Order: sequence, then C-alpha cells, then structure tokens
Amino acid sequence: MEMKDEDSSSSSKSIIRNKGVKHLCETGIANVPNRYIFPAPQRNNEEDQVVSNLSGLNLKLPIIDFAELQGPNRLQVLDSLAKACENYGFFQVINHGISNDTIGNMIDVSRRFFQQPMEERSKFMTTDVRAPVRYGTSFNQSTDSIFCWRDFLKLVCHSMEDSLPHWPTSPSDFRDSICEYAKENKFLFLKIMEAITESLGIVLKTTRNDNDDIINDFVTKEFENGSHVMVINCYPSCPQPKLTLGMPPHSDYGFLTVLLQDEVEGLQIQHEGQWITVEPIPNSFVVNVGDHLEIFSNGRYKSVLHRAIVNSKKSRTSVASLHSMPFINMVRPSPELINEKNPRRYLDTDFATFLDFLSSSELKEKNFLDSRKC
Ligand SMILES: O=C(O)CCC(=O)C(=O)O
Ligand SMILES: [Fe+2]
Repeated sequence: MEMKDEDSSSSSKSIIRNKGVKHLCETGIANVPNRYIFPAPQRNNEEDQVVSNLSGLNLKLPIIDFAELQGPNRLQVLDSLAKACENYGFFQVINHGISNDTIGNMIDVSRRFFQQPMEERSKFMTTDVRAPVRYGTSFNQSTDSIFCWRDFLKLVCHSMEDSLPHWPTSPSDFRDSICEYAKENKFLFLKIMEAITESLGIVLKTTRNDNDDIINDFVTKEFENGSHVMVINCYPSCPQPKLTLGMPPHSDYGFLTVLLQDEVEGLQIQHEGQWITVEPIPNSFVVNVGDHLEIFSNGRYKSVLHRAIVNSKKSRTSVASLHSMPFINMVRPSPELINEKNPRRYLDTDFATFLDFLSSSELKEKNFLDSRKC
C-alpha cells in the first residue's frame, strides 16, 4: 500500500518517529489514515458478525475449571482439555487461584501506563525485538506494510534480575504489580502444562519436593526456567473500526499464551472457517495453544489463528503472557508421540530461528509454523 503521510518512508528514523495509534488518537482524528486500512476481505465484515451472533451459544469457548482439575474429577477435565486443544486450540480457565486483586491491579496499572504523556511512554521505544522492554505500535513497525490499531509494551519476565532494572518506574507501582502478576501467571502456566502433558498421554516421571508435593519432572525441567514474555496491548477506540484491525490474524510462537482481557470484546478466533468473538468472562484467562505446543504434540494440538478487532466506543486492554522453554532449547515433537502411524511432522526449531524470521518478514498468518513442517 502506498503511504503518503510523513512517516511513510521505511528508514529507521521514520520508524522511531511513528508514535503509535494512541498518540494519533490524542491528536484528534476523524478518519482512519490510509496506512491503517486493511484490504476489504481482511477486515471485520458485517456478515461474519451476524453469523457469530446468531450461533453465539454453540460457539462458546470450552471452559476449564482449574479447581476441578486439581480434584477427583481430574481425568474428566483432562479429557475436556484435550478436546479443547484439538478442536479449538483455545479454552478459558476459571477458578484458577489468581486473586481478583492481582488481576485488577494488572489491568489498572496497564491502563495507567498508557495514559501517561507520550514522553514517558516513548522512553521505551526501540526497534530491537530482543530488548528487555519495548514500546511499539502495530505488530512489527519495521516490516508491516499496513499498520494495525494497537500499541504495546513488551516485557521480558524471565531472567528478571537482568530485565527488571530496565522496566518503567512510572507509574510508581508498575514494577511491583507486574512482578506479582508475572509470578502467579507463571505458576498457573506450569500447572496447566502439567495437565497438558498428562492429557497427551506422555509418561510422567514424578518426584516429591521438600513439602511432599508431587513434582512433574518433565515440566519442572523444561519450563521452570523457561521463557516468559508479557505483552500489554492497548487498542484505543477507533473512529472507523471496520476499516482496520487491532491485530491481524496470527498464531502465537510459544507453548501456551495465558491472556487476560478486560471487559471489552475484541479477541476473535478462527473456528471452522469463521471468526468467533471470545466473550470476556470477568477474572478468567483465555489460554491458547502456541506453535511450539503444536510442534511438541506433533500436530495433535492446534495453534489456531486469532486476531483482535476494535470498536468506536471503548478502548481495550489485554495482557498476553507467552510461555515456552528457555530460548536456547530446541523444540521438537515429543518422541512419545511419534510412531509408524504418526510420523514426525515438524522440524526441530529454536527461538533464534523464530526471531530471525520475525525480524525479516511481515506477520503473515501461520507462516512460521508452515516453515517448520517436514
Ligand atoms: O488482545 C487480544 O485479545 C489478543 C492479543 C494477542 O493475540 C497477542 O498478544 O498475541
Ligand atoms: Fe496472539
């Protein structure tokens, strides 16, 4: 698409000059600028909306009751979990044990971060996708030809002692609230990963720790020091929401993404050829299978395309926590899931390969995973 505004050249100087969509809205605009307009077939068109509203009840995401998972009905819940990962690639988790206060603070401090003046937010702007903290707009502003209606703050949450000193200190409670949330989110991820490996029928070796709790050796070894990247998404209200997208269709790169969304609808997942809006359930999490879990499960669990739409009335905040193995590890199909009937379907991959792919190519649906197919 040809872009005529002042930020239109692709030199790195102009990339940094793009202050994002929140700033654009603060300058007061009545129309969506050209560079945010998606081709008609890629937009959120009316017909899709009608379909999803009519059949809304049948299309509710599977709900996993985390408290039930820890109780006597574990096997039944594992079965629902397996079906959700096979058929939807998504589920919602309730009764997860993370307090409403921790969740409320996380959303609140995220909103307050984005409400600060541009000078405060822009301190964290960088085009370096490996930075411990990165403020940016669209998906990858260095490579996107069409920009999406989203600003974000990305925080590296593993190796906290190295990244924390780079994190924002304003709002003053930012670091504390996010550290608390990140710690609890990680614990929940580990518990869900234990259930996922069990649901895949992978033989579990367990031991007991000093408190006599049963420890899943595989999950502890591979994920306790794994990668954890948090992305706080800010989607301002948009004067012409049908022309653009908050985030274009994509799949997530890790094992699981644990997503917190506020009360404003916007997340859509692709299911049986249609875009379904995920109805926010207060204080719940939306969890989705990422590319690494699709690879690990040798294709049994699906990393499904999803996108975010925007609206003209309310801005929306979401917090995506992307979890995987340590960046240096190789991700490969589990040997226990490969046999004569079910041969290996994916090549081994590592995070460096993904980052190189990310820096060099535009977000085009599932093409990273496609590039790892045997
Ligand atoms: O904002 C949302 O609901 C989706 C966010 C998302 O897909 C992501 O951050 O990867
Ligand atoms: Fe995503």
